[in-house]
Amino acid sequence: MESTDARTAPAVIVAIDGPSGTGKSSTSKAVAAQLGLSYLDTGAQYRAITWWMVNNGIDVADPSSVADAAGKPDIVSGTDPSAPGITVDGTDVAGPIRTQEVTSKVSAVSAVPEVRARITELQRSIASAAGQGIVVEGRDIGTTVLPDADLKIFLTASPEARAARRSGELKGADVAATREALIKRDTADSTRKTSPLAKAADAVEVDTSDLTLQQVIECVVTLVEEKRAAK
Ligand SMILES: Nc1ncnc2c1ncn2[C@@H]1O[C@H](COP(=O)(O)OP(=O)(O)O)[C@@H](O)[C@H]1O
Ligand SMILES: Nc1ccn([C@H]2C[C@H](O)[C@@H](COP(=O)(O)OP(=O)(O)O)O2)c(=O)n1
Repeated sequence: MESTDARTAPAVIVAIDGPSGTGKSSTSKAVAAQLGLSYLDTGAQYRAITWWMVNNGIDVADPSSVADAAGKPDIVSGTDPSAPGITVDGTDVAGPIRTQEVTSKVSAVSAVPEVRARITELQRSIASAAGQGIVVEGRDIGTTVLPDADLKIFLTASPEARAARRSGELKGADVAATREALIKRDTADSTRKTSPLAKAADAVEVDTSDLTLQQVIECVVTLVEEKRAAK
C-alpha cells in the first residue's frame, strides 16, 4: 500500500501497550519513523524518575517518601523516533536509566499515585503538542493516558520469547533468571492499584511470539494507515 504523505495526513494518536520485551519500543520507533510521527517512550520517563530517586537517596520502598519527592525532578523527553533521548534536570540519562538497579526499582516507584499523576500530565501535554501525531508506548496509554487514541495496540509474547529477547540484549544474561525477573515485574505492574498494565477493551491484540519485528511493524503500519484513511 502507498504510504499517506505525512505532511498532509491528519494527525493520528497511536497507543502501544504491553509487558516488557514484547517489542513496544522497537515497533513504536519504526512505525513513527516510517509514518513521520513523533514518538514517546513512557517507560523511559518512569525509569528517569526512578533514577533520580535512587541518586537522591530516596527510599523507594517507602511510598510516602517517593510521593513527597515526585514533583522535584525536571524530566524532558525527546520525541524524534531516530534519536529520542531523555534528560533529568539537564543531565542525559539515556544510559543510566537502563541499569539493573533502576530496572529492579522502577515498578515500586511507578506504582505511587503522585508519580503517575505527574508523569501522566507530562505525557498528555507532549501528545497534544505533536503536530503530525504520535506513537506513545507504555503500560496504561490506551486505558488511562490517552483513552481517545485513534488506534490502540496491545502487544503480547510468551515469557520464553520475551526472556530470550531481553537476555540477548543484556549480552549473555541467564535466560531463566531474566524470565523470572520479567514475570516478577509484569506481576507488580499488572496488580498495582493505580493504572495497572492492562489491555484496553478497544485495543487490537498482537501476539509477537512467532512474528519477526518486521512483520509486527508492517502490521501496525497497516492499521495506522487504515485509521488515517478513515479520518
Ligand atoms: N518480533 C520480534 N522478534 C524478535 N525480536 C524482537 C521482536 N520484537 C522486538 N524484538 C527484540 O526484542 C528486544 C526487546 O524489544 P523492545 O522493543 O525493547 O521491547 P519492549 O519495549 O516491549 O520492552 C529488542 O532487542 C528487540 O530488537
Ligand atoms: N506507561 C507506563 C510505562 C512504564 N511503566 C513502568 C512499569 C515498567 O516496568 C517500567 C519500565 O518500563 P519500560 O517500558 O522501560 O520497560 P521495559 O524496558 O520494556 O522492560 O515503567 C508504567 O508504569 N507505565
